[in-house]
Amino acid sequence: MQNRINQPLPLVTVNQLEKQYTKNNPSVFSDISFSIARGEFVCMIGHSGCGKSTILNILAGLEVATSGQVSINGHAIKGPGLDRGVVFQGHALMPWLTVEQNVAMAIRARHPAMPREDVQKKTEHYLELVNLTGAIHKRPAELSGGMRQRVGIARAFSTTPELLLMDEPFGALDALTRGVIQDELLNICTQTSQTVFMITHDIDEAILLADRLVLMSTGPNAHIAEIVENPLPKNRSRTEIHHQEGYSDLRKHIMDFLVKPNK
Ligand SMILES: Nc1ncnc2c1ncn2[C@@H]1O[C@H](COP(=O)(O)OP(=O)(O)OP(=O)(O)O)[C@@H](O)[C@H]1O
Repeated sequence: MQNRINQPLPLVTVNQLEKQYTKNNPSVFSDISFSIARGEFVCMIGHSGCGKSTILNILAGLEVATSGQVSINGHAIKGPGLDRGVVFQGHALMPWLTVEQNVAMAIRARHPAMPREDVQKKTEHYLELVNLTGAIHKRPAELSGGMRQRVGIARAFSTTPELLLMDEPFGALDALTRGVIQDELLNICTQTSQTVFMITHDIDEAILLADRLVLMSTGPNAHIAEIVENPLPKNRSRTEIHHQEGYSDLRKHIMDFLVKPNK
């Protein structure tokens, strides 16, 4: 799909979004406008309570905006849909199903007519991408937090969503596990050109993963303070990134933004 001047249309468009939960209270945020191109990884950063999860939930179709429009592929988002995959901090796996069954169930929901062997192959493929081949017959209770989160990621990717939404997906993980899963995520996103909108409080994570960073001012009545392009080349590596030119300046810029009052 292209616009009048032959530029590809963004996959996601957010236009003048506002959310007010209760009439007597101020809006959580207003005038939120941004877009996400196909294959782009966008991270949103901002202080607690500025409305990041609310924005993600509106994109997921789980929450309704007070005013403004959100569209995917040119169609207004009116509710949850299989064109969007969501990974939350709590993995939300079905505890009675095995790792394999949790992923296969999502694939069958997206492709009800897919032959059994293809579902199996797809399941194995995505579990391999997150290094869980050895755990496919385990149930969530038998897994570590990092492994559960990997199943959630494999499940989200296995449905090949147009847009992947992630709300602090690694927030509950220790630093080492977090780093390993970030690498895996970066690897899958590069392989699949997945479009992602992710919320994180971790500046280094945002610089590693995001092509653009949306910085939110503090709430209530939060707005977008700035949208920063990541100047670092797309083939970023967690072990090398801090040596790259531009890394320290970008990190300082975001850190300054977060420590100064932003109204
Ligand atoms: N269902 C709801 N009803 C009323 N108020 C809500 C509801 N959900 C969120 N809020 C309020 O909206 C504001 C924004 O919440 P939200 O969770 O979107 O912020 P956030 O930026 O994601 O915060 P955090 O970084 O702490 O997760 C908060 O003040 C919160 O109390």
